[in-house]
Amino acid sequence: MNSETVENTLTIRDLKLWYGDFEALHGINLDIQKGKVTAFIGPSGCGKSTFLRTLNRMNDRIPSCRIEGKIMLNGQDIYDPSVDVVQLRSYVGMVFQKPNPFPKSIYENIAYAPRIHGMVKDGPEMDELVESALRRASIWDEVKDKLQQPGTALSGGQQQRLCIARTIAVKPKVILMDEPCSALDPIATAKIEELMDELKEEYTIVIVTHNMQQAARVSDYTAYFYLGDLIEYADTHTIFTAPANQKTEDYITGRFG
Ligand SMILES: Nc1ncnc2c1ncn2[C@@H]1O[C@H](COP(=O)(O)OP(=O)(O)OP(=O)(O)O)[C@@H](O)[C@H]1O
Repeated sequence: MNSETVENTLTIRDLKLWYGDFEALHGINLDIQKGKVTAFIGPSGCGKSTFLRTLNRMNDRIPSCRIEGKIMLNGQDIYDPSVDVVQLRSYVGMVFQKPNPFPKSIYENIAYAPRIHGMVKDGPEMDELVESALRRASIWDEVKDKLQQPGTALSGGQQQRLCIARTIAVKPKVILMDEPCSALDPIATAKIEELMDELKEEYTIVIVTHNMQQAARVSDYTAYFYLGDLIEYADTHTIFTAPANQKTEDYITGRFG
């Protein structure tokens, strides 16, 4: 996989996933649009996080997990045995529900992965990369005078923006966010939502959220999942104002879920 040729769009075809004997995803087909925010919504346990994790092979870590079908990133099957999973995860980065900075300084949280990937050398080049990632994640002004302090000493909302900066530092094409605001207060949530709006110019963003107002606010496209099926996928305005499927309507109007 060559970084020059990786496109931002993910194409998913007939994706099925099992945990042991339990089929958690029943054949998902979806095209994720480049440079847009796509939200996955649906009731608890319907497979949103499972599906999100297939997009950068996070499920590889679960021994009972098996998939069938295809996920293509710029036309290349990300499950092909020749794919370097570490490299894939730098193209398709992930931000988790609970902010999880490394137990290292703010600076090292950002510098660690670019160093491992051999992107830049330590010194002024690395300083520049660290600053630019922190600026892109709208946290530079808050941390520029304490780069050597532990990332874990920041507030929850700052930690989440630090984690977004860490993801950005390796220059991903796609950023996956699994309920990135569920551990944050409304002010920190608003900052992350604003940030998503800025970042989508450069990255393709996929977000799992339980918060339908959030999906309506931040996303361009919305996919509604129910019991391992993708029930409906459309532009967000359509999903929230004129869904085609009764199940979607029941969910978004609060009649169900
Ligand atoms: N590691 C695992 N092993 C076995 N089953 C799992 C595992 N992870 C998830 N599941 C099952 O797969 C189904 C989908 O779970 P998943 O967490 O993807 O749903 P979700 O829509 O993200 O839920 P939530 O909104 O509550 O986070 C559920 O039935 C869940 O119990």
